[in-house]
Amino acid sequence: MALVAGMRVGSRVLFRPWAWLPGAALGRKESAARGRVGARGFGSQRVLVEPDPAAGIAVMKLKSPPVNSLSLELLTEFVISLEKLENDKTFRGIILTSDCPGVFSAGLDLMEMCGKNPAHYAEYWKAVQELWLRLYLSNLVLIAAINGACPAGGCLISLTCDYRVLADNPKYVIGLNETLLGIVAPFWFKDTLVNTIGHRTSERALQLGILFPPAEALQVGMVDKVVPEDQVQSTALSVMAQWLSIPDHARQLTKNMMRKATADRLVKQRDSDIQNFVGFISRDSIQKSLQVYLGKLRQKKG
Ligand SMILES: CCCCCCCCCCC/C=C/C(=O)SCCNC(=O)CCNC(=O)[C@H](O)C(C)(C)COP(=O)(O)OP(=O)(O)OC[C@H]1O[C@@H](n2cnc3c(N)ncnc32)[C@H](O)[C@@H]1OP(=O)(O)O
Repeated sequence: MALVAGMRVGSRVLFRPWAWLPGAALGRKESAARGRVGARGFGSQRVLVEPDPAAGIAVMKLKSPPVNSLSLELLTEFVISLEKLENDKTFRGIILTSDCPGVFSAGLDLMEMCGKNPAHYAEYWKAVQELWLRLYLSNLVLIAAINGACPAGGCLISLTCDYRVLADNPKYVIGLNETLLGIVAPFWFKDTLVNTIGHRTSERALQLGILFPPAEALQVGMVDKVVPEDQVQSTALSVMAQWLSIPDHARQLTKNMMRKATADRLVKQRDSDIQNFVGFISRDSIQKSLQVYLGKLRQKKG
């Protein structure tokens, strides 16, 4: 069975994020995702959406305490919310931020990658791929208002955005730190970083698993602006206004031209990428590394 949940319409592949949800949920999720958003706002348990139809934008807040780790549930709800906004012509931009104090997102949920079976790992990785593809190729203007720590998968999400505003707090580090966990950022994580900060800086950042504090993140181009914490949201809004002053069709075609080749690389090898992930994460040595890392995270408190 093909692992990629998508259908082709003309030259465009429409991904159906709910296609990998348990069978019973399909119809309900699909019809919900087709509805218009309107002005009242919507959301789910883990993704809060605050629409401003008059402005054509929505603020999307991740709220999966304590650290917005990207569980299968959060990934699913995230993709469904995105799909809703993408399908509603009212919306031209999204500001992506966190509802969890001090953390934008702790990245992929380590519990999803520890002690589970291969089928679970495959399902999980497919959901990670899906979110990345959705975000990276979104027609909407995406602005990340990074109001907390932003490691690994959290950083990846911010890198899919068109612009990143980071709050000026030394605790709010950002980067792809996978090697510190004894794991490897896959090629599409790497490609996303290279497209943002260039090859040489990525090589150093990835091998050393560097988590950049705000001033350095700005210097290497990992973020576009660093502002006092209480100005992150307002700055994101004024940056959004600038991006929305560009005609959508011209901006969207340009974005697609810049990003399509990178996305296509994954689209063409989704199944083998899943197999690589499952094989890698199932190794005893990798499981041990992740357990050690989780242990350190827990010890930090005590
Ligand atoms: C040959 C090539 C093949 C390649 C195949 C692919 C290979 C695999 C690729 C996998 C890519 C992985 C990407 C990732 O995103 S991995 C996740 C990396 N994330 C991190 O390193 C961040 C870890 N967390 C932190 O540093 C801190 O928690 C943080 C700074 C975010 C917040 O600190 P704070 O002090 O506020 O909170 P705590 O540390 O006390 O955490 C609270 C509880 O949350 C738990 N926690 C934290 N992060 C995670 C996580 N990512 N997943 C699950 N759980 C997490 C933490 O343990 C605390 O739990 P308890 O309250 O139970 O102790």
